[in-house]
Amino acid sequence: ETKKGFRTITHSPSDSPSILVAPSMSRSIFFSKIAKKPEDIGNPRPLEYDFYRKSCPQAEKIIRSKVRSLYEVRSDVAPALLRLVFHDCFIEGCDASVLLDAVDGIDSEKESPPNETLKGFDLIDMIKSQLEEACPGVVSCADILVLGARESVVLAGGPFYPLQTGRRDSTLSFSEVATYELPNPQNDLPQIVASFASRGFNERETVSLLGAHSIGTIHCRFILNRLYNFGGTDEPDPTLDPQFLDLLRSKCNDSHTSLSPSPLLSPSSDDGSASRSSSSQEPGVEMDYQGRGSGFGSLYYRGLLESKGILYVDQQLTAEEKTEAWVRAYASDDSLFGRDFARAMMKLSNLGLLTGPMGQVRISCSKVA
Ligand code: HEM
Ligand SMILES: [Ca+2]
Repeated sequence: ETKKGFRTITHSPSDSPSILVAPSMSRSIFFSKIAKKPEDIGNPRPLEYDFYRKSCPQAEKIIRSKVRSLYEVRSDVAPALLRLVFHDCFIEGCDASVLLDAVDGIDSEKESPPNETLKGFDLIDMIKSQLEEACPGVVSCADILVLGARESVVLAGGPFYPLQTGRRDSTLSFSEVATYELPNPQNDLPQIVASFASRGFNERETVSLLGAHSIGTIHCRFILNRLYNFGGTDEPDPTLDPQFLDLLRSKCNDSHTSLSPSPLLSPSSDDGSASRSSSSQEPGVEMDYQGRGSGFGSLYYRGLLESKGILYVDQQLTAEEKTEAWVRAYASDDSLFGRDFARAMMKLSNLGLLTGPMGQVRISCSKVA
């Protein structure tokens, strides 16, 4: 499974020369694993290592220090930025399409049901405005997203991974695609595997990416059915550890069941008018409920082995041996997880590249320039 050649660059935390092999590597990930041929996407310019070295040499430093200073004052920075990059890159690639506001009655991805509780748009705006001061009109929102997510992973105790830059921003938002193609927390294992396979990820990579669920918050609406009425049985999900069930119920009590069901469960019934701000008031469960802070990865997988997955999708990773084997491997080997997660994040960050002359560099990340 492991591709030779990935190994050399994935866990290099500094500007070592080995990073310089990244250009050919990322193209090979993109073209061979995603199975798109160059001609399908109009021969775009490849990404480059430190693309902004001449046009905005401080760009990566500005992003890093801004994410860090925000992280010091707000605990939700790392999970918000990490989830944002997944929701962007999974839908038509890493083109910042997820950041666009609706215009002229055309729905935006932001408002699609699976994105209803996304956070961090304000963080991206703050980073972008600092970049606009330093080098107006130069650094794309798509690059800010991937670099911001990498910084978040490092701050959360995860691995560093090298990233190339030069992504450009889309002029389109793909609200319908996001509604139907972002995975749903009630998906079962075959659905998850198929969804990630359609973006070129194998089972091992998929299991490693879900390690992102080591940090952040799950709002109760996504798990109420597991706690009180699993599959219409009026009983909890029998696969949940009983003590863990009690813990989750204490955070998400029955009265919340009166909340309207998540539109994620029935995308077609949503009118797209959901308000983002409301989710911050909603009760939820911290993913690192055991104070996992220091254990990005392994504690998540150990929890799964103890039937303490919070989302149904999380626990589904142990539903079949082919994925459970990776859960066991990551639960017991931090550095294996770190390498695999780094490699999978690099691949995620290079999905569906939009590079010059395609796309644009937005001035405000929520508006087409
Ligand atoms: C089968 C795939 C996945 C599903 C169904 C899924 C679903 C969810 C759901 C329902 C939440 C809770 C949102 C809320 O309560 O507001 C969540 C949170 C989160 N997800 Fe995923 N996710 C998946 C994969 C991923 C991947 C691949 C990543 C990143 C690489 C990721 C990163 C996150 C993060 C960091 C959070 C916490 C967000 C926060 O606290 O603001 N997820 N996810
Ligand atoms: Ca996108």
